[in-house]
Amino acid sequence: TTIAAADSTPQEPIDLQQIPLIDLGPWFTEIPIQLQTNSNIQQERSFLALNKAQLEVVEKVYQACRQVGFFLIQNHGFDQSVLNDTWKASQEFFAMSTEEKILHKTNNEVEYPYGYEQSESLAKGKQLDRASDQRILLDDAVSSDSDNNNNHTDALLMMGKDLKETFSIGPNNPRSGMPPRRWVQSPNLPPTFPSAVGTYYRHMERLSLVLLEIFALALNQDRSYFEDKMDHHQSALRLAHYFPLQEPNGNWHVVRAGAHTDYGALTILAAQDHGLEVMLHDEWIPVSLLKDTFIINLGDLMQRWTNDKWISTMHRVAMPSTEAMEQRYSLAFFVNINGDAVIEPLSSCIDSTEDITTRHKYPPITAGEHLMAKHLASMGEAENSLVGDEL
Ligand SMILES: O=C(O)CCC(=O)C(=O)O
Ligand SMILES: [Fe+2]
Repeated sequence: TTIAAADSTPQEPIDLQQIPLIDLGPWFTEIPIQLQTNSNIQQERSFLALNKAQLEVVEKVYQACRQVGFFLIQNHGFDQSVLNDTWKASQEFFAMSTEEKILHKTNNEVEYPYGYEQSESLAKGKQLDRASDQRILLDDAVSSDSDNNNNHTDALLMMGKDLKETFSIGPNNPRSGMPPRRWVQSPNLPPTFPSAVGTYYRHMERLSLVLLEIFALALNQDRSYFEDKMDHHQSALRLAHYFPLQEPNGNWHVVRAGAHTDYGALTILAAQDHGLEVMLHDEWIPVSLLKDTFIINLGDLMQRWTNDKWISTMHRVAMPSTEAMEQRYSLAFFVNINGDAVIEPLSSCIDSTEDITTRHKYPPITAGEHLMAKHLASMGEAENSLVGDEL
C-alpha cells in the first residue's frame, strides 16, 4: 500500500473489519534524523525526518481514515488530570437542577450557538412523531422499514429528540469570528467550572494539531499543511449527559443519539460508557471502550476535502440492554478549521485517470459556509442541496 491514493490504482479492498486502535507513542519520541529507504513511500521532504514506527503511524491513520472513518488512539500524550477534572466538572454541571441549567442556555442560537441544550436532535434519518408512545416494537420496526428487508434485528426506540443534554463552548479567540465565551454564574455551579472546561479545550486544541499533522502526511502534504488553516479555528467542545432511563429498556433497543455524521474536519471523543455504534458494511458495530483512549472520527468536511477518499462515517449512540437505565457521559471536541479557509479537493486525492469534469467531486467552499449549511440543513431550515455537495 502507498501512503496516499493519488495514483490510478483501483480502490483497495476494505479489510479493516473493526475500529483500529492506533498507538501514537512513536509520534512523540525524539528520533535521529534518518533517511528512509522504503521505496513504497514517496521521498517527500516531510517524510525524511520520520522513523519507521512513525511512518507506520501515518500508514495506519491513512488506512483507518480511508476504510473506516473511525479509530481509537492510545499513548496520545493527553494529561490524565485534565481529563479527570473535566469529567468531574461535567458531572457537577449536569447534576444541577433543570431550572439552574436553563440559566446557561443561550437566548439566541445564531449569535451564540453554545451553552446548555436539552434534547438536541442529531438524527438525520427516519424519525417518528413524538406523539406516539415513542417506541416501536421489534416487529414493527423491521416491517415498517421497507427499504431494509434484511435481517436487521435492532428494534429502535425512535425519538423526536435525542435522550441527552449538552453544554458547549467555542474558541477563545476573537479572530475565529465566533463570539467570546459567556460564563453564567449560578448558585450550585463550582467556580472552577470555566477553568476546567477551558483547560480541556486548550489541551484538545493541541491534540487536534498533532492529529492534523499526521493527517497532512497521510495525504501526501507537507506536515504543516493544516497549521495555517487552524490558526483561528472554530472548534467546539461539547459535554454530553445521556439521561438514565426511567424504566428498564427490556426488549427495546434504545437510541440515545440518532444516526448522523459529524460536520467538521474531525472529532475527538472521550466516552465514559459504552453505546457508541458505527455503521460499517451496513451493520452497526459497537465501538469498544478502552482505557485511556480517545475515539477519533472524520467529519463531512474532511470527506469533501479528500474528494471522498476518506470517509465521514455514520454513527449513533445506543443503549445496550445490559446497561439498562445507566446514564452516560461523553466529551466531544469538534475540530472546525478556520471559517475562511477555502476547501477544495486536495491534489493528492484527485484521480488523474478520471474524466477532467468529474475528478473534482466538489466545488470550492469555505469551511465556514460548509459548517453553516450543514447546521441549517440539520435544523430543517435548508435542504441538503444548499450545501452544494455535488457539482
Ligand atoms: O456521545 C457520544 O459518544 C457521541 C456523540 C456524537 O456522536 C456527537 O455528539 O456528534
Ligand atoms: Fe457524532
